Amino acid sequence: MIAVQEITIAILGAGAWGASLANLAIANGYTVRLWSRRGSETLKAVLQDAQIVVSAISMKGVRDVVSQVQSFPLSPETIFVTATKGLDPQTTRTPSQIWQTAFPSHAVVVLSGPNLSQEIQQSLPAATVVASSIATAAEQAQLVFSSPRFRVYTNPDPVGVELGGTLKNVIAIAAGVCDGLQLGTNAKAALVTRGLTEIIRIGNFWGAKTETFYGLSGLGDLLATCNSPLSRNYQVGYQMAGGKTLTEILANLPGTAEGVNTCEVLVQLAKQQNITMPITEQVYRLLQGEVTPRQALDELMLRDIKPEYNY
Ligand SMILES: NC(=O)C1=CN([C@@H]2O[C@H](COP(=O)(O)OP(=O)(O)OC[C@H]3O[C@@H](n4cnc5c(N)ncnc54)[C@H](OP(=O)(O)O)[C@@H]3O)[C@@H](O)[C@H]2O)C=CC1
Ligand SMILES: O=C(CO)COP(=O)(O)O
Repeated sequence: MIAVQEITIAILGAGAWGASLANLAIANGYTVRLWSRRGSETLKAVLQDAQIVVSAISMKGVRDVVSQVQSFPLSPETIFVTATKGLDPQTTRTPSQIWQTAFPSHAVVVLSGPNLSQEIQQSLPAATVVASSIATAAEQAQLVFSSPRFRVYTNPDPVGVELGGTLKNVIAIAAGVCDGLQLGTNAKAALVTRGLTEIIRIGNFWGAKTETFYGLSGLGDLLATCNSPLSRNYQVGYQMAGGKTLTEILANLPGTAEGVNTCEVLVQLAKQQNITMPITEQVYRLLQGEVTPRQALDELMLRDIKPEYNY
């Protein structure tokens, strides 16, 4: 067995999440190289002899970084771990699908869970999921990040795990609006629960398993992000409810709120595939400036009455 000090991990993206993941792996004794397009080290040097490549790049940079990585030689054993929570606007692909298409013979692992980076940086306890169709690759990623403060579970449904983390960002924007308008605990519970129904409906279209959405990377991350002012997506909704414009909010937001772009991709896909996503649609209209937060609420409350489930 190779000693952990001999395993080199390249982490791409030195933002809030990339830096947190780097610290977790460093604490476990791994050799970690962190890359950012603004940093002094070249991508080539960071990738040299890396056994594991972790991507914590915002969605908008994923395709560009993937094509850069393709131009460097990598061992066929290299495992890719993707931690981005977004969707590609051009292809509606998930980040793991982009990595897997570019590197068809490599193992790709998705890392996703209720993981607000500021809490993890403070060593508060948290759990996450690493998912791959190749079980040994997920187990390898599990070893890299597990610690007494960070509990890592494996899962065989990478797209389900990835979509849980991605789709909840749109519901988190709605949850921020709900709290910003002081609509109460009942409203929040209804919103999050019906949001999960929407997530499952479109997630199943992608081929994700329903049970995955009831786990840490689905319901777990939905609860964390919809209830924390640390979430950038929640902040977008909360501040819009306070009367700020999206442009004003994004100009001052620390880091990336992926839910804004994800929402646009989802609305297009839902229309094409005839999938009902009322909360996502109202979040989209709000972000576009087509409705006020109160109008979005009224639109949702005044929809046709119906059974809870269409059995
Ligand atoms: N923060 C969190 O709590 C968590 C975040 N995530 C997910 O991780 C991803 C990153 O989030 P986070 O670290 O918070 O975001 P940040 O905004 O803090 O960092 C984003 C990183 O992506 C890089 N990047 C953006 N565009 C490009 C590009 N075109 N080419 C190369 N690099 C690029 C940025 O580089 P540069 O600094 O040069 O701009 C930066 O290193 C998101 O998808 C997010 O949803 C997942 C779990 C937790
Ligand atoms: O994904 C996250 C927590 O799991 C981070 O949420 P935000 O991107 O909304 O800050």
